[in-house]
Amino acid sequence: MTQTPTPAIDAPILVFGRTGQVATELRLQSDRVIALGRDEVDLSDPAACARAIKEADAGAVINAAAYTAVDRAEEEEALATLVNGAAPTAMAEACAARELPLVHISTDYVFDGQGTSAWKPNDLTGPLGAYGRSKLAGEQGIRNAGAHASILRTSWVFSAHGNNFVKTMLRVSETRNALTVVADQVGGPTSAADIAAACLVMTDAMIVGQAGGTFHFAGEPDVSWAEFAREIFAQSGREVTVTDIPASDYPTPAKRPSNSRMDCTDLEREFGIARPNWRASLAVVLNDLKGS
Ligand SMILES: NC(=O)C1=CN([C@@H]2O[C@H](COP(=O)(O)OP(=O)(O)OC[C@H]3O[C@@H](n4cnc5c(N)ncnc54)[C@H](OP(=O)(O)O)[C@@H]3O)[C@@H](O)[C@H]2O)C=CC1
Ligand SMILES: Cc1cn([C@H]2C[C@H](O)[C@@H](COP(=O)(O)OP(=O)(O)O[C@H]3O[C@@H](C)C(=O)[C@@H](O)[C@H]3O)O2)c(=O)[nH]c1=O
Ligand SMILES: [Mg+2]
Repeated sequence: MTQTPTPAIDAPILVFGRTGQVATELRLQSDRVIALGRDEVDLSDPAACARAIKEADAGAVINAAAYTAVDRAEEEEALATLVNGAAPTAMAEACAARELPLVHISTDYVFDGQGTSAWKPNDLTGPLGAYGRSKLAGEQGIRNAGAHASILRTSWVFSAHGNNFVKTMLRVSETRNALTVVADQVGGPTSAADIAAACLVMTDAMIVGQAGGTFHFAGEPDVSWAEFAREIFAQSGREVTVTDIPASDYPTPAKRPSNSRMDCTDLEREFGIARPNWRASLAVVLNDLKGS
């Protein structure tokens, strides 16, 4: 009997990151995922990232690992740039050499947040802080590597796992019934589960020939952090008063963009992936947290 090769569509997917929000959801959603934790590959060693791709029996690669501590990055920009810039660049070069599709996740924080219109993928970037600069360095390195790659910019990620705004709000409300929250920064909250699902659709489409590029993906509708907080408390049945404040009343080491609205139409056109309703995804996450 002749041996038929395994169709590439069923091939394992190598994922950088294991315990992060998106990496966790990728593991939950697909048994084809081979997740590499920090103990296996440290992204501060870009050559190790390249080696892992070279040695893997994979049909595609997703990078779900990153240095995500926005304020701490201001003091650790060299490390953030190694992890978010040099490591993804090395991954893309290794993917190019093996002709493996790569999906890499980036952020709304590559933009300066000016204006009120939704950012399109080709709009001029202008990060306001070290984290955004480091993520932009990763995007540029990937584009220069000439790989079959997609850069998926997303925003305001939440899930039942890891650190995020939803869990911060729930924690703070254990001891307080009134909060002040920034209302002059607007964006699309996005659940890690929705991002993982999008990444898996993208890798499979790319495995069978879909072109890569830079795409935006965020939950709808766009809201302020204060509106996001109100919905978190409304859905979780907690009586917490949220008062709007300007970002100038909430000083942080890193400046955040005021306008994080992203135009997600390219992703829908090319991959058939629509903006998910984040309120529905929030309900799922709150339900998961109740059980935990
Ligand atoms: N969180 C957010 O709000 C947003 C995130 N993004 C992007 O989405 C992607 C996924 O983010 P998210 O799931 O939230 O990330 P998390 O902060 O939840 O997790 C980050 C992951 O990266 C790993 N990691 C960090 N440094 C290293 C390192 N030196 N070597 C190996 N692994 C490392 C962490 O490992 P460990 O557990 O060992 O620390 C962890 O698994 C990232 O590219 C991020 O930039 C984009 C927009 C918003
Ligand atoms: C806890 C808290 C935060 N805030 C404000 C500060 C800030 O403007 C906003 C969100 O704060 P956080 O620190 O949770 O958010 P931050 O860590 O900046 O979240 C970002 O993470 C990186 C990784 C990304 O890529 C971005 O898309 C974005 O999700 O809420 C308040 O106004 N009141 C509060 O009580
Ligand atoms: Mg944070």
